[in-house]
Amino acid sequence: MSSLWEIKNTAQDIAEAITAAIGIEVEIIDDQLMIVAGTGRYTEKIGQREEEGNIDSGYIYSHILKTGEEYVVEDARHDEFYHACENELAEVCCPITSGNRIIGLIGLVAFTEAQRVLLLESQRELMIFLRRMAYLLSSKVSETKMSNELKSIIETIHHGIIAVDRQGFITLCNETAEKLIGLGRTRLLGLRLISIWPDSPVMEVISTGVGYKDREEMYRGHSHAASAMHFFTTVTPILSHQLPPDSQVVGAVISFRDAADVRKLVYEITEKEEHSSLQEIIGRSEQIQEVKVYAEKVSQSNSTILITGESGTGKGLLAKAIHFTSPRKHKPLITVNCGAIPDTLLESELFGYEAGAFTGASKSGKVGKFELAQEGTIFLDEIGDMPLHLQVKLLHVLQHREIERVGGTRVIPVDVRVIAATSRNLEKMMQEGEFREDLYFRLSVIPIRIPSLFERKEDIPLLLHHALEKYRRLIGKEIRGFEQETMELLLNYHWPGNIRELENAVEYAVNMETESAITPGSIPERILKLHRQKLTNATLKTQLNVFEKQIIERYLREMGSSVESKIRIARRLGISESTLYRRIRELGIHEKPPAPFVKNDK
Ligand SMILES: Nc1ncnc2c1ncn2[C@@H]1O[C@H](COP(=O)(O)OP(=O)(O)OP(=O)(O)O)[C@@H](O)[C@H]1O
Repeated sequence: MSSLWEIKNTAQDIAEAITAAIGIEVEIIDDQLMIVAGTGRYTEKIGQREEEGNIDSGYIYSHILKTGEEYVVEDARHDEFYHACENELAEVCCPITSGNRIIGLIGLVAFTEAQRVLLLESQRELMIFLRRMAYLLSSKVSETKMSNELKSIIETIHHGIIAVDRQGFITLCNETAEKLIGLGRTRLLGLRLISIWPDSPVMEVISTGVGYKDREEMYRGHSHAASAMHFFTTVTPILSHQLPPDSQVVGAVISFRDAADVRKLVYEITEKEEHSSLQEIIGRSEQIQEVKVYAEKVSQSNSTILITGESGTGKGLLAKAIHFTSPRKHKPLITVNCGAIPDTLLESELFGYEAGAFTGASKSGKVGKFELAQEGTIFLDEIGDMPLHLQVKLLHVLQHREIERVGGTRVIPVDVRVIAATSRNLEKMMQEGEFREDLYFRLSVIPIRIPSLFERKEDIPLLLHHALEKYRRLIGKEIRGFEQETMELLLNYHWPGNIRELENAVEYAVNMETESAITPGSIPERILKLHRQKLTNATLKTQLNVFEKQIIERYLREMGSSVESKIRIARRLGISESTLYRRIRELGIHEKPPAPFVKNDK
């Protein structure tokens, strides 16, 4: 639909005003030759297409719409362009333009001789008058267009928008504002803002003319609206003129976002953990299977969990898997490493702080990790490193499910599941007064202990292959497995750093290895050294046997294990074939060439 239709009432008012002033009939046509407004005989033609109207015809209106020229028809019956059909005698036409576009025209039409004389005698003045009317119409079109665009922008925006007048009465609001406040537009418009947000500084902004940006505000407990409103609010004064000295504050625009949405955004951008599941916890041992079954069960409740185990046993991995198995899986999982944050910062990191709480604090305050974890899970890693004064605060949170920000007085309810973990011996710490007993019992409602790798050696091959697969792909090497000897060496290592150390060792080996299977020479020196030490402490006979075994295995691998190969190997080693066969048997060497240790199943 042409833009003139959006202001058809104004167009009709103008048409009638012109006729009332000069006594000549008026029609206002859009760019499709449709009559938008008119007086006299045109009144009943509103909404119809101009007769003979066709934009490509030679018809005068088409000509004006194409060229944007003003036109005066002095003698309609003899005009080469004019096709008089209603006894028109003369006409003055003026295009209506909006920017570079011609959006319609106004025509003054004479049907009597007296009107014709008037038109022709005053054609200059009338044209100036029509130009002004056309300008008025096009301004109205632009204004309406802009206002419609603004309206849709305001409605599509995800922020709540409210405008208030100088007295603080609400004059405009968008749909998001209705939702966030919990009141419909009909109730909001005309209300004083302070009747729904009692402490809002908006009147101060209006009196000082100084707005503010993204300030955290919390409103609650008034009669009209939702019970708790927690927003980040920006208030901008509205000025009557953009430039002094005439500019005066005539109101304010308030744009606000729900704090929960802001938290969600912060989580998505900065904290979002990759999804994880219990299946990712690898291990066939009975101990780890038990842990997984138990974790699955307890994931469904909200009770606090305390995971213990040596460093690198997978406490973090388990905490993550529990969260993503729990009903809170679509809500945030926030991890705080209590041991990695300086004591002085840990409190504000966990509980947040109010604006200006301490020197160096941000002006707008800070949301703490507990608040960020709302409705989700907080994983407090290295809980044994938490200083005693914070242990008291944490105990309070666990008991009352609420926090108070540093420097604040408000109490903020939190719905957060707590999973804590430590590699330290909390019982011993309690005895030494380093860990509060009451907190320990609150935390260990559900205790889970992850056994060290040394306690579940049968998981080592599986974990080694899992790590090999990961780093082989990452580094881009074709390594199929571990040589038998390497595997034995790794199986006999005690892995004090548990799975983390195992992963690091494999990453190192994949980087170093030039063969198609990991050889002992590629594994970290630390592990090899221990192996050598063990070997050095063994008897001469044992050491000789180990070396002899390695030599024969290497020959079998390189030359093959067929009867002919064995004849050749014996010859090369300077021993008889029967000695070779005997030593293969005695040293437990596989008849087949000792293929690299390749993963078979999980
Ligand atoms: N059972 C497992 N299966 C597969 N990977 C594991 C397993 N356990 C641990 N890992 C991996 O080992 C590494 C160390 O795990 P994680 O950080 O969870 O250990 P942690 O016990 O929390 O260590 P720390 O006490 O030092 O914080 C991670 O890369 C993790 O993915």
